[in-house]
Amino acid sequence: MKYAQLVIGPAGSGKSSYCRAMQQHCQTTKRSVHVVNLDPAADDLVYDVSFDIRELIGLDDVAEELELGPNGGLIFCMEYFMENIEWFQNKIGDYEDDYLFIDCPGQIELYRQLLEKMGYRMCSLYLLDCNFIGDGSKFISGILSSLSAMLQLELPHINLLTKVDLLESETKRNKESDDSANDNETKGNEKEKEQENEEDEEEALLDLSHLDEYFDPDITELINKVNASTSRKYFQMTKAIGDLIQCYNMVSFLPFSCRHVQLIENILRHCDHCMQFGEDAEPKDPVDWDNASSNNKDDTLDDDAQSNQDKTGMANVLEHMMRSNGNDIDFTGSHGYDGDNPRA
Ligand SMILES: Nc1nc2c(ncn2[C@@H]2O[C@H](COP(=O)(O)OP(=O)(O)OP(=O)(O)O)[C@@H](O)[C@H]2O)c(=O)[nH]1
Repeated sequence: MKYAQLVIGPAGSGKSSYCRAMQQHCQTTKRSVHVVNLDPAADDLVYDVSFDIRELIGLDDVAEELELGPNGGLIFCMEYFMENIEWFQNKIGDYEDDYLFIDCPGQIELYRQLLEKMGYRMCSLYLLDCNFIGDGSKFISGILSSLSAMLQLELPHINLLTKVDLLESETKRNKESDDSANDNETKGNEKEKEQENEEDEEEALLDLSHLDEYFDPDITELINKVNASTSRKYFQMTKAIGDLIQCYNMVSFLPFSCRHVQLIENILRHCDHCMQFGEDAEPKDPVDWDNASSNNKDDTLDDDAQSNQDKTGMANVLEHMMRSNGNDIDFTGSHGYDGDNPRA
């Protein structure tokens, strides 16, 4: 099976960093994955890239040679890419049976259709910088574009609030300043306090409970907050947007930070689950039947006799297993193991 994660989101939301974090994590856990860059506007890549659209066309070259701006340049790159689609097909052909992370630009719909035709199981990840939650309007626009990606792509989809370590640090900083205010009274026991602080920090690392309301946002509340701080003339429009989001009721977020291995593992697990990764893998048999029987092969026996001998070998193993479970069963004669009838 072939698997691909399509990583999308606004500029600077952390797509490249996500791919790097996943690549590093998979290297550590000895899992074979590849990262592909399909963004012609990418600068320096922070991960080891398996293939890169900039080998075909890059935004800088287009801007220089055709004197196009960033948007026009990107459209040209995508059109050029479409005209040379066999380049992509050849490149991706080298990664049959692999798990790909694809760092995507805007026009992702294009890639989805191609990869689907090539038999990839895919999921899309929409990344939203957690700074968006600080401003109700920005957060609503983030939710709206994530909803639009979900509806357009029609793929198993996960939304991530990225860089949550930044919000956590703020909480920690506040906590530290509170602690230092109380410090004057309890200076004597500093070593003990330092230890306590370290433990608290470790615990605090994954305490994201203060962000719960953003992971599964209450749209009515959000709209009310936005309306409270904007002009009355926008009320109806904001409410209509809120109604639209609520009518689909599909957008929720999971936390992500490149700095927390638990969060990386958690997201990878979600993606594996929604792509049914490894579903077609064969279970590993603790007993190597093939080698066991081929090692014991006796050249002097004909095929029937050899097959009977193999069955006897398996019967011995089963007998041993049953005996070690406390069951003393006669595996020979009429109650013996019958390889042709697994129910026997
Ligand atoms: N603190 C923190 N910073 C992060 C994290 N992920 C990304 N960043 C920073 O956010 C900035 C943007 O990250 P990128 O990975 O380049 O984002 P991008 O979406 O690939 O950006 P474009 O390719 O320009 O669209 C970089 O300075 C990263 O170091 C994170 O989990 N925590």
